[in-house]
Amino acid sequence: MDQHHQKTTLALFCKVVDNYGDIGICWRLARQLEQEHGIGVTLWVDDLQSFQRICPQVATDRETQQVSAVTIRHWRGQDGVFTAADIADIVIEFFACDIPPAYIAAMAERVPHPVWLNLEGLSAEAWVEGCHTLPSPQSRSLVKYFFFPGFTGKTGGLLLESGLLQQRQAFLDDQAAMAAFLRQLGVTPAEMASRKVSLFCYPQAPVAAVFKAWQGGGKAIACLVPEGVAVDTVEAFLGQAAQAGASATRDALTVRVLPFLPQQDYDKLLWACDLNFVRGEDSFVRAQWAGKPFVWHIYPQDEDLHHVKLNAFLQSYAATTEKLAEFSLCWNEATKAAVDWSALWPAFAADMPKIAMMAMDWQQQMLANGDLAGNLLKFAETVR
Ligand SMILES: Cc1cn([C@H]2C[C@H](O)[C@@H](COP(=O)(O)OP(=O)(O)O[C@H]3O[C@@H](C)[C@H](O)[C@@H](O)[C@H]3O)O2)c(=O)[nH]c1=O
Repeated sequence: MDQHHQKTTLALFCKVVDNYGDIGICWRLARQLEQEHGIGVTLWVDDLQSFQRICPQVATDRETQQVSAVTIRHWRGQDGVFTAADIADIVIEFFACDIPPAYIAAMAERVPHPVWLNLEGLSAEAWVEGCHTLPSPQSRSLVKYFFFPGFTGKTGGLLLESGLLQQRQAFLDDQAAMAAFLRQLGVTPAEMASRKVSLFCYPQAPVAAVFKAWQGGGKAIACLVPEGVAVDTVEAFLGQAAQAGASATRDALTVRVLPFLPQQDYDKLLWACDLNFVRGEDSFVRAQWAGKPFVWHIYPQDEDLHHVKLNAFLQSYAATTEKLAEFSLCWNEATKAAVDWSALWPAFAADMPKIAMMAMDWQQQMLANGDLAGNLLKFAETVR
């Protein structure tokens, strides 16, 4: 790959299926490969609007642009002319997105062939270990390998930037920086002194019922909601449009709408809060690195397939913290029993110190698996 001591190149193809997770993961991986490993990364993405939401520096009207040293190309469909000289050393398709046929044809022309990986979605299910790094022979002697993120040493691990945990610790140790960060988002001193909860979930989460339990609870709660999340319930609570800056207090609960944050600021929000509600894949992983108690809203799938994935994760993550598992199942409507949130919430809250300790142990376990970008490059070396 590096015979001429040239920079290794990598093309990452990202199709935005919906929301922000697809581009969120690809952007994080692209930046890390470029910045920490000195790889020349080209990120092909079909939806620059979604990209701009998590990275405001991205222009939505450019065919090609550079952000944080990564080359970003607007992927406009399956047409296109490519020659072997256009092909990177490593080609990654995210989530089985179909890369353009002409690109694949040029891959076959290239000597040596590039390393071709399909980066899959995250799951704690046991079968993942057996499928991680499996080869899938393609036409014209090309081979594609499946690469799975995961929670064990027999998977690709989780995305983690090298300085992230130190940055987090420095932020937590610097009360003034943390207060300044929250203040700039409009959070008041009274809210800072409350139990701070960030809320990111899909529209079907039982937010209204949980708000009710928080409202009637003994301890003041400040629920910080990025714009666009749980809009109907937030508007019903606020009695006004859920725009950044809007807030209302009823009994023990204050709900405050935040601007949708750039990706790096979203990490700070997770670090600053006492409890984080996260969803999908990327915010779910970030919550694990935040080391704070979190509740995961899993991306819904047909035939409740996501409940299997949720249970697989809870079995390894929440095995020792019964209330976390119960709360998570109820939050995901993965239980048939009627839920008494006014009883479940205080029971969960009482368990939070234990859950927080467990979260730190989990972090150590995940660290031992190595990080996804590093694991991916090591694997690419073995098959090039
Ligand atoms: C709330 C918030 C999130 N973000 C970022 C964090 C993440 O990178 C991204 C959100 O991605 P996720 O947490 O993965 O949730 P998500 O629901 O947005 O995304 C995905 O979930 C996957 C399971 C699906 O496969 C995808 O198709 C996609 O739907 O948005 C910000 O940058 N600022 C914010 O204020």
